Amino acid sequence: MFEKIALVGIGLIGSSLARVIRREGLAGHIAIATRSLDTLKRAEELGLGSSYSTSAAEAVKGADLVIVSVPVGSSGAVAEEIAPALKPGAILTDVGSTKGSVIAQMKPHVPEGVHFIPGHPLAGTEKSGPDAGFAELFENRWCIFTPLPDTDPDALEKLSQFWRRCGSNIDTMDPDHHDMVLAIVSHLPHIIAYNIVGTADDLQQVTKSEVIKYSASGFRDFTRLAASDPTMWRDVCLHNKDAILEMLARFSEDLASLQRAIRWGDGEKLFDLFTRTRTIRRSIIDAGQEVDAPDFGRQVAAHPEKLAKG
Ligand SMILES: NC(=O)c1ccc[n+]([C@@H]2O[C@H](COP(=O)([O-])OP(=O)(O)OC[C@H]3O[C@@H](n4cnc5c(N)ncnc54)[C@H](O)[C@@H]3O)[C@@H](O)[C@H]2O)c1
Ligand SMILES: O=C(O)C(=O)C[C@]1(C(=O)O)C=C[C@@H](O)C=C1
Repeated sequence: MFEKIALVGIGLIGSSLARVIRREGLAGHIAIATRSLDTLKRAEELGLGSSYSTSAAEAVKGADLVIVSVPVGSSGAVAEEIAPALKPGAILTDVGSTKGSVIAQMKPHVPEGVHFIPGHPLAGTEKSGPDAGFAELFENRWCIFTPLPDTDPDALEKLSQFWRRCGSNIDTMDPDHHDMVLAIVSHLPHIIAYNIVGTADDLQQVTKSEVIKYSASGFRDFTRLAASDPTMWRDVCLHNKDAILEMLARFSEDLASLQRAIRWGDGEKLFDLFTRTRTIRRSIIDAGQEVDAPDFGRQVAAHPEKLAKG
């Protein structure tokens, strides 16, 4: 599909892309760039690319497609670094978990004649680094684009074809809408998981070793996300602040209402909520999480009152 693809950032997402690009033969040359020499060496040991550099500007030279897969807080610095080396007509995209902030950081640096198409594959795990990636990561997952008003439709179609070859389903959204949807379906679950593990860790009456020893499937299932990369999630929180705070406010109100129902012994209220949420959770699983999650998010964003009322 492309003569040369440059991957800037070779962690979970970048290395999964490298693996699927190679498996599907999507590029003649895969140039890999990352900031840390250790990570770069590891990528080379794993045979992820055709060339390796700690200079992103060097890697993107002559590339037809450039995919930036770094923590969202580094997007602007990377765009500034690579801008003078980008080939006219190249497609520049990213995979960042937030879109409004990435666009604000990257767009001002993008030279005339380069097609900048912000993107986000809704696929991942709690692991990070080049060893964590795998070629199947994007299969049957959504990849959301948040095109800009001047996005070239042909470039968008070419990038969509690329992601389809990686196994993904494509959707497009307005960046603000994306950030609100992801705040509830992805960012809040991570924040809540981090928080509950912190709460358990701070308990005076229960020791840390008891938390570890007696974590049956409830705590285990619920807290998988709390092992996710701290840099990535610090950046997500700082770069989707408004939407996350909005969803956290709603969440806190609903939690207070649940707390009240428990205090006053309102069994009917508890039963009704748990029945309603069980139906939603089952429909997510029955329909295949990958297909249903963005739809659920979109429904929530379109009708936020349903989040509280059902
Ligand atoms: N992990 C997920 O579940 C997931 C899912 C979808 C999207 N994303 C997004 O993908 C991006 C990458 O996440 P990841 O999970 O692959 O992270 P990761 O920690 O596994 O990898 C990040 C990579 O970026 C490199 N890097 C950091 N700063 C850099 C810089 N200034 N210049 C060049 N390289 C730099 C690191 O060395 C590393 O190779 C993030 O924006 C994240 O929000 C993550
Ligand atoms: O499954 C996980 O571990 C993830 O964190 C994946 C997940 C998500 O929340 O769904 C995380 C961040 C992304 O931007 C996209 C996907």
